[in-house]
Amino acid sequence: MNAPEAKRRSGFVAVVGRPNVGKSTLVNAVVGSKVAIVTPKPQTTRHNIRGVYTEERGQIVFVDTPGIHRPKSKLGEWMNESARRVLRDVDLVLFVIDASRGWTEGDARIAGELFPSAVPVFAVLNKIDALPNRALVLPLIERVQDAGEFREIVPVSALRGEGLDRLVDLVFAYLPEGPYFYPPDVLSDRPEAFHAAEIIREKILLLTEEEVPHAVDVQIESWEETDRLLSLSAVITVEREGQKAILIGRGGSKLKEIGTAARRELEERFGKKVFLKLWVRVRERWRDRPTFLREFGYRDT
Ligand SMILES: Nc1nc2c(ncn2[C@@H]2O[C@H](COP(=O)(O)OP(=O)(O)OP(=O)(O)O)[C@@H](O)[C@H]2O)c(=O)[nH]1
Repeated sequence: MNAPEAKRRSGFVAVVGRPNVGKSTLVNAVVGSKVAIVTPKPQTTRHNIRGVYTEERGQIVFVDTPGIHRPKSKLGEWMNESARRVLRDVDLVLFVIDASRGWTEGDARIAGELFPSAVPVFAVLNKIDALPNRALVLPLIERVQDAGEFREIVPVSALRGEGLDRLVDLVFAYLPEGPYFYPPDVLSDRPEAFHAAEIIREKILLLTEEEVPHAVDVQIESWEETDRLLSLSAVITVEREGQKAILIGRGGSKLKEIGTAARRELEERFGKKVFLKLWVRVRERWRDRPTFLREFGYRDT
């Protein structure tokens, strides 16, 4: 039975940390849906994306953020700013670290920005499944305890779903009483076209190397949907002709591979046949040009 509305707890929870520590994996695992794409490459997430978890105790609105890193472009600066801006508007912060790497200098730098903090901050020690020995969690907890005023230190494996129930219990304990912010069936604040573009970008990240993944933007150009068919086209922007050539591949083979992988996932997600058309174009140094950053939606939300 649902808790009476007045007793429900709800709030916004920022998920921050270095790139690649597993922030998106964590949010997806708790929400139970692919809200944010995940790849082994750092700086996969570029926008703040809300993932909504609803149950009888209440609603947690997670805000997945870009990993805080040393920026090399205006896009990178914007990503960092987006992550930092969220900290001011939430009820709780989850600072995620990669336990398999221990406490790093990068973690310390970000922790240095978090404190003193008006909102409670938890340290989430992710990837404990990747530790050679579980006993190593204890010294890491001690190390993290000394590094900041964390209200809770929670070891988890987002990949295996370990420790997540306890994390959710602790989050609810810190959230104020309040109503749902989103209808209970909503999982993300983004439209499906955003997720479709992200799924295409994920396949590019997974199937290309070196500088190409970071130079890519994907925008949906057209979207037509019937009960049985989704037809969409997307424009992929890169920064140089060489990157375009890599992305297209010999005889179009790479683009075909990307398109097939994306189409399969989109068909699964939407439960219907998908017809996907991809175009590639070059816009030099778009990551440093405010006009393109705005056009592609990398601006203040
Ligand atoms: N072994 C292990 N790997 C994990 C775990 N959580 C995430 N990963 C992997 O870590 C990599 C990065 O995961 P993401 O969720 O994209 O990390 P992120 O912090 O959102 O990354 P950015 O978008 O770069 O900020 C992926 O290859 C994940 O599969 C975990 O609990 N255990």
